[in-house]
Amino acid sequence: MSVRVVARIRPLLKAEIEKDIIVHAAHGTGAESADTKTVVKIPNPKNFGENFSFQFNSVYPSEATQAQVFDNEVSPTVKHLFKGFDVTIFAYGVTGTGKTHTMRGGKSLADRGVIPRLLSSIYRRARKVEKDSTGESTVHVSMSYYEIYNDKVFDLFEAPEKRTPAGLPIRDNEKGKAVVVGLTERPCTSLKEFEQLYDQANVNRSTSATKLNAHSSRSHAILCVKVSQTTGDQTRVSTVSAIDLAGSEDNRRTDNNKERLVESAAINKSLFVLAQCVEAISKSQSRIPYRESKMTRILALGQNKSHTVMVLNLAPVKSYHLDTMSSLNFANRTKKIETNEIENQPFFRDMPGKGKLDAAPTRAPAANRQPLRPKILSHNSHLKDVGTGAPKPAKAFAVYSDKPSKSATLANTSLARTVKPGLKSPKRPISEISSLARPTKVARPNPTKAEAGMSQSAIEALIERKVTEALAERVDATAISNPDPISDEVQKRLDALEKRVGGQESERAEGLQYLLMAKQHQVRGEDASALRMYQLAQPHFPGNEKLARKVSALQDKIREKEAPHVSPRAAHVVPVVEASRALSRPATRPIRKFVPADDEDESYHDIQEHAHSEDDEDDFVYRPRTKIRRPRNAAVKPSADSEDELADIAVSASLPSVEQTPRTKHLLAVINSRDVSQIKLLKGVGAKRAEAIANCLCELELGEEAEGGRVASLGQLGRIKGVGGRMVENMRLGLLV
Ligand SMILES: Nc1ncnc2c1ncn2[C@@H]1O[C@H](COP(=O)(O)OP(=O)(O)OP(=O)(O)O)[C@@H](O)[C@H]1O
Repeated sequence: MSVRVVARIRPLLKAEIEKDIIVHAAHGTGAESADTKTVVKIPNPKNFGENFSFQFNSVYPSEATQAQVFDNEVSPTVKHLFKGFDVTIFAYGVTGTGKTHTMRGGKSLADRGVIPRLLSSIYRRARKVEKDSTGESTVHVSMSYYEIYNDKVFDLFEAPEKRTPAGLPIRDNEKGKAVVVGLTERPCTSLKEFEQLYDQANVNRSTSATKLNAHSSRSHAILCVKVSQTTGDQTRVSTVSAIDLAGSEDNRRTDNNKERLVESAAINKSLFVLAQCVEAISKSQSRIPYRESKMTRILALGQNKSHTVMVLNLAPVKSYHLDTMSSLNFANRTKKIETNEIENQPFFRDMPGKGKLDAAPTRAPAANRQPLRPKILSHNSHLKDVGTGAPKPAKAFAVYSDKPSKSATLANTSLARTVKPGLKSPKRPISEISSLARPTKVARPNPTKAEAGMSQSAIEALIERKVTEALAERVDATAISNPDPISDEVQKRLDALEKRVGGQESERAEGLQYLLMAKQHQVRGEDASALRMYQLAQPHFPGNEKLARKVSALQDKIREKEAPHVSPRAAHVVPVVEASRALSRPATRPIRKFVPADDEDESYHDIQEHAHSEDDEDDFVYRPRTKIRRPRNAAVKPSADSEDELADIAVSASLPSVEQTPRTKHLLAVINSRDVSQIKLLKGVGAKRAEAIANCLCELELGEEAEGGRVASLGQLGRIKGVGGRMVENMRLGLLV
């Protein structure tokens, strides 16, 4: 099934006027009912006499109510949810187009957005399920809520001052699905309880006023509502994720200050990666860059096996023209994505026998915090084919509770760690160990091993004893392997050092990202964007004169360009920016032509395919940079870690560096272009390595001894980490010069 894409045009805001309206909802030509609009019409930014039409599953004009959007688009998904399918609903659009209004809405009944209505619908259905089953089935609802701010994940149930700066980690579970580790999961038994939790958590969300929106969301907010339906000893868990993405923004229009700019760069970057993912999927590319940003990893569009609805929020007015084109372009691709929905199979929660183990997981104390372990209950679980009667398969992961809980269920809790008196951890005092009751991964007790006829309490006691023994063994082992325990003082210093090094690494990596983006912009002649990126990089390289010189040279260049020949009118002309790229490129870009295409939407002229071949950046990826060995001057001897590397260096040393053949010149030109899309085409160079090479050149540029960040010889090229002589030779021979 494809992603369902519905567009919603927001009404005019106070400062906007009717004559500026350029976006309209229209009826399609298909067989859909006469009162459902399915087409967005918008003029060609270059020729207002010509209209583009974009067809979606439905289109809501500005007068559409919250109830209409919910009833038509989201309400039907609740049925899927209760059948065991996961559901994803997300709002996409430029800043100030109504995403938060659609998802969260206002306080009045009529204004309530998709999320509160969804929860209301879930509770209603849950009551119905329970009633229809005459009490045999129970439904438990719990939620987690987090934001991705500056590419870091933060639990919205946690006050900002309690956050760790690095945020929560994301890991892939055994099904390959990205899960946030360490999230708080709150049970919520009624709509009222939900609303309290939701409102309270929203206070923690990062929002700020920007010029375009007085309450702009500066983060992507992800609400996960887990519905566990239990009948007898079987539980089926399905999850609905409601995502309010931050809006892409053009910083020429936002007047953002430095902090907002950094947020904006992170927002734009993640949305850019999302667009890249969609583009890659639509082109059936083998590599989809999900992992380049946390948001795309979590959203996993086209990969998440859930029923997916995207609400495309649009502003109706001219000032958003280019942004709206970008969004429409993006949505047009998204609607073609096929999702492979998979029904979550029920699994057996409890051992036969029950007793107090029956306590539902959601009855656990509120805010039971999961430790840093992948969760099992929050995603598709195919632990058992129902009704086969086969033995219960071993579980790959368990979910643990921080607090020792006697009433813990086997399916969803840990057994509290208990430590034998007298056992000492070299690192932690025993009091700390027992008070922390730190969760430990324990093998799931296998009921088949318990002797037949054992009582429930005997089984529990047996389990507890085994766990205690296992723990004691582990503590013993640690004590033996560390005969000289590190003193607290040394440990503290080590931790501090590790933090500092880690901090510097990520600082530097972030700075390098900005540099690379700057370079890319500069290569394309987008000086204003390049300048902004260089400026964003500056705080990461304090006191770097070369960078400062670059900034001021660019400033001069821009001033020079603008001053003499730009008429005030021309200064307002904004070039057409192609959709996916525009998301991350706030500044000018050379005008691209709209080329009529035989698109299935007929009237939509897709500029992307055409543009792409000229300037393919598919694999321009944003990830923490790989560490590189900076090629210094010839006198510096590279250190070799392995025989292979030694061999590489030997070859690279023997490469011609004085006489440069046309082939060599061409190779160096490609490398020095820093264009990842070109470099990756070289023989033996993949996307990752191409990016590492481009990064290396950026880093070189800031180095004192560098020759303007250029690679002057094959020898130098060979000394870049991860390249080596053999690869250089490969690259050279692969060229058709
Ligand atoms: N359908 C609508 N009806 C009435 N007002 C709306 C509608 N959509 C949006 N608005 C108003 O438009 C303004 C911007 O909306 P909102 O904050 O939801 O935008 P956003 O897309 O979430 O922006 P950002 O990405 O900056 O967070 C708000 O004042 C909101 O109340």
